[in-house]
Amino acid sequence: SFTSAAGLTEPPKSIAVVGAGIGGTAAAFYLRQEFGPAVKIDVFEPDAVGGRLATVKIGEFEYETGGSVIHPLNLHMKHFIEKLGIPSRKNLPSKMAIFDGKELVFEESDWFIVNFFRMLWRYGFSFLRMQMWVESVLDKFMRIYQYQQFGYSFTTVERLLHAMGGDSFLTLMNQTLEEAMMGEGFSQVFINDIVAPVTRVNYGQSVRINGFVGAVSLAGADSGLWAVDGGNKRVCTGLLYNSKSELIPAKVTSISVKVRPSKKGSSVSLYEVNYVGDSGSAHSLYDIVVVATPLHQGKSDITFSGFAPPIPSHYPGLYHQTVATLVHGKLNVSYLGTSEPASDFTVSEILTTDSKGCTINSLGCLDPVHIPNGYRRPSAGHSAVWKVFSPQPLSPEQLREMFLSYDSVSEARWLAYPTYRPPHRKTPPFILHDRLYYLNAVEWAASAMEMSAIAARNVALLAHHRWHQQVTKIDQEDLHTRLRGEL
Ligand SMILES: Cc1cc2nc3c(=O)[nH]c(=O)nc-3n(C[C@H](O)[C@H](O)[C@H](O)COP(=O)(O)OP(=O)(O)OC[C@H]3O[C@@H](n4cnc5c(N)ncnc54)[C@H](O)[C@@H]3O)c2cc1C
Ligand SMILES: CC(C)=CCC/C(C)=C/CC/C(C)=C/CSC[C@H](N)C(=O)O
Repeated sequence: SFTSAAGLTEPPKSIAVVGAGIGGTAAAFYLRQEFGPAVKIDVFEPDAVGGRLATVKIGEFEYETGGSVIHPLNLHMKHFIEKLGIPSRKNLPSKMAIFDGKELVFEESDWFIVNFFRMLWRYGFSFLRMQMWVESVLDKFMRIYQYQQFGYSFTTVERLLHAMGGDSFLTLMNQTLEEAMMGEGFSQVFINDIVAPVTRVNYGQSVRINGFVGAVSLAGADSGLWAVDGGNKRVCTGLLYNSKSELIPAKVTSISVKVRPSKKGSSVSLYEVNYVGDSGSAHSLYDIVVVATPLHQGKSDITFSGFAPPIPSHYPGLYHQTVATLVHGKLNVSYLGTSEPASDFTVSEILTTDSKGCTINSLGCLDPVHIPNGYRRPSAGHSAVWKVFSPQPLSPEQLREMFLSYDSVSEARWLAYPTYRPPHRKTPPFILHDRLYYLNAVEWAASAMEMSAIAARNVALLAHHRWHQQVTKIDQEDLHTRLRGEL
């Protein structure tokens, strides 16, 4: 039953958000926007605010170890930094190469025109056509911002995707990226040489990921990517502060429904959130709860009790391990099979093909999260900070092979994003129970900062409309046609 102590027209008294990554903190921000200043919002987080947005200090600078780049068309992330008054980081030019485990099979030139003709020579117009294909997916994707601007929300990931891209987005979810691109007429050679290195660096997986996350991955190789000055996690601390929420440094262990008598003589159902922090265990009651952490093996361990039908602690599907190893040292360029002198080697991003010899997914020279005036990225002849993405931790032998010398190694083992294996199984719902919401269901379409921000706004809108019983703003069909000409 959907009843509240105050009656449905009054705002809720208290809301809990579980997790303070970009999803949880964006949810706190949007919930404040929807429900106004009076509601108490508690955000539970046992670890650092930011979650998968994290930095590590090496020498005098800090470097991103998790989520690092943002697309120029990621409008929620853009809006957050504008609202919070945080600048974006200065951008330094970068050069890319592709490594097949033995040698560099492609090396970008400093000259756009040279790159253009090299691509044209090898792959015809495939490169341009790929950019056009990604652009066409992004065009549809951008519709979500108009829907959310008008207050529309969706109860499942599938309905949200359908509202954006119709059947074509659901088809993408059911196909591998390889199948989708072959269907668009791309050759196997182009997919192996160019597309696979991008899916490997971005999602640590092959071109057998689903077509939708594949398109997002290719968007993640577009030009104009940006990051937040001082570290992407600053957006999370900023949103938390802006939302006037209380951060409770504790781990949520269980959530249950409690029915209490109300002042008006009827009954009211509330959620009891049990948690453990430094000062022991405790529990509090809430009108609305938003779970903003993946409910999957190894990611969280929350028990849901008293719900019918039952809510599982873990939904089917696994998260994929990506190890980010940050090494401060001198790169061994001969590991890449190149005879160029290290001092002339100015490639900063090395992607890898899906070949047997490749034990790493990528190798990149990192810039600090804040780039001071006069900073220049060191060439491979000097010590620099390199980030290696690999499925398994690097062994001392691997490190010695890749680096001539190094003075620090820092490792972050992430259960980074879902293991994407189409055909698509039904995603978990955004609504777990009457007023209990789940945000990370969206990661099964694609995991990225903007996806969590979109899900956060969707869940805040859903929570608001369901509280006030405004059904006309939920799961509406054909919004694209209905809103045409509205903005
Ligand atoms: C190595 C790596 C590189 C990436 N690169 C990019 C990139 O370049 N661009 C991009 O857009 N995306 C990138 N991503 C993906 C992006 O980081 C994630 O999609 C996004 O940060 C997820 O945010 P979230 O808030 O939904 O989840 P999380 O950041 O995982 O937040 C969940 C939070 O919940 C907390 N929590 C867990 N259990 C409990 C509990 N029981 N009680 C209370 N709190 C709990 C966790 O501690 C965590 O802080 C990358 C991810 C990784 C790992
Ligand atoms: C959601 C949309 C429309 C676009 C997001 C595009 C984007 C930024 C994708 C990147 C996703 C991701 C998980 C990247 C991980 S690695 C990032 C970088 N190449 C690195 O080496 O750190």
